[in-house]
Amino acid sequence: MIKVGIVGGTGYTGVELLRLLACHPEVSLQVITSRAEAGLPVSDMYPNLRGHVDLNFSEPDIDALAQCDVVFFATPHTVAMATVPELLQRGVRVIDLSADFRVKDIALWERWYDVKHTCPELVTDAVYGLPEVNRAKIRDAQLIAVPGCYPTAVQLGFLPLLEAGVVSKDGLIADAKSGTSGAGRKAALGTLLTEASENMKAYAVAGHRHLPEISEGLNHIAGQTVDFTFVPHLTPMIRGIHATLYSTLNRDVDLQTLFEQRFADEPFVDVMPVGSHPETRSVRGANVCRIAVHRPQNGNTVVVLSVIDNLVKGASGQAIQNMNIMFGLNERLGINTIATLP
Ligand SMILES: NC(=O)C1=CN([C@@H]2O[C@H](COP(=O)(O)OP(=O)(O)OC[C@H]3O[C@@H](n4cnc5c(N)ncnc54)[C@H](OP(=O)(O)O)[C@@H]3O)[C@@H](O)[C@H]2O)C=CC1
Ligand SMILES: CC(=O)N[C@@H](CCC(=O)OP(=O)(O)O)C(=O)O
Repeated sequence: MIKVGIVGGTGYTGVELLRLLACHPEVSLQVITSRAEAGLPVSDMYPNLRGHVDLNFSEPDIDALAQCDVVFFATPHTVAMATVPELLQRGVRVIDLSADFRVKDIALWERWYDVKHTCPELVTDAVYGLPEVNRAKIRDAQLIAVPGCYPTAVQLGFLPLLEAGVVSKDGLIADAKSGTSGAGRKAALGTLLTEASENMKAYAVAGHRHLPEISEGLNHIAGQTVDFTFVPHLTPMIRGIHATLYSTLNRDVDLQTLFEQRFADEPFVDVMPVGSHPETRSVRGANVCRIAVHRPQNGNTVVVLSVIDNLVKGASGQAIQNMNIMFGLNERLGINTIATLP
């Protein structure tokens, strides 16, 4: 059994890790931390875990975490980078759901996160945990930076087009909508029921902290610098991201075949039939990115529709997919669940 620790077990990604890992046949949960809830049985806080998780939350303690084979960080940015160097030194593998190790350009990361990085040398070694791009590197990785939720939906949607070089590198646009759980569990005015329901709005149009992460990923996939615009929106749903992606064809190509072939061996990317409109509820609770590709009026504009559950393929499910690859397990183990519909 793989001995697993989770730092930040009370947040939305933390409890989603617990929901999935509790049923994982190769995992033994050892440590689940929360400073605020230390001592409390996990299932007192999350009754859905009653009968499945019988641990108590504990204060983060490096010696206890060092007993694990792998530690997940489901913590706000800058928490992981304080502890990860020592855990790695002590032979523990780390899967970080925050942005601490996602962006290779440290100066750029420091500008967006407004803080000095305390272990930039580890960012170089960290593997960006998007299995559809980096599966081979993930196998041997000691440190995984799990992609953000918007970055997962956007990069997977553009992936076949940029790899094949069939769209212009200029004018890539992502118009993306997120549910409120993307903002985390902390109390915030914008995610109150009365503020977020019966309402929809764009935010961070001038620049979002996911912009450097997505741009770096798209540049890597394209093998050159792309010109990319990202506009996130908050929508009145709890889970889900719907990304509508625009680009311009530079040659004639059978888009459906291109997408189907690129993702043919991917266990968690579903290319839908021609003319489809994927819905966020079709991936709710599931580790799936469901994609449809369109070419309206047979013109030169490609429209890709990409949906994920921000807490699953956009965070905790993808983190476990990385763990399965790192430990040589069947990639689907523990995360092959079907979405709840309706
Ligand atoms: N929500 C989403 O859809 C997604 C989130 N992410 C990322 O995952 C991470 C977690 O997100 P989310 O679950 O939403 O966050 P939450 O704010 O809901 O939860 C944060 C957790 O971290 C713990 N924590 C906070 N500060 C510290 C600290 N200094 N030391 C140790 N533990 C700490 C908290 O417990 P306590 O304070 O009691 O210790 C809590 O359990 C973030 O980096 C987020 O950006 C990534 C993709 C999607
Ligand atoms: C709706 C909402 O607020 N979403 C968050 C993004 C999700 C997230 O937690 O960011 P990471 O993927 O970087 O960890 C935001 O816009 O900041």
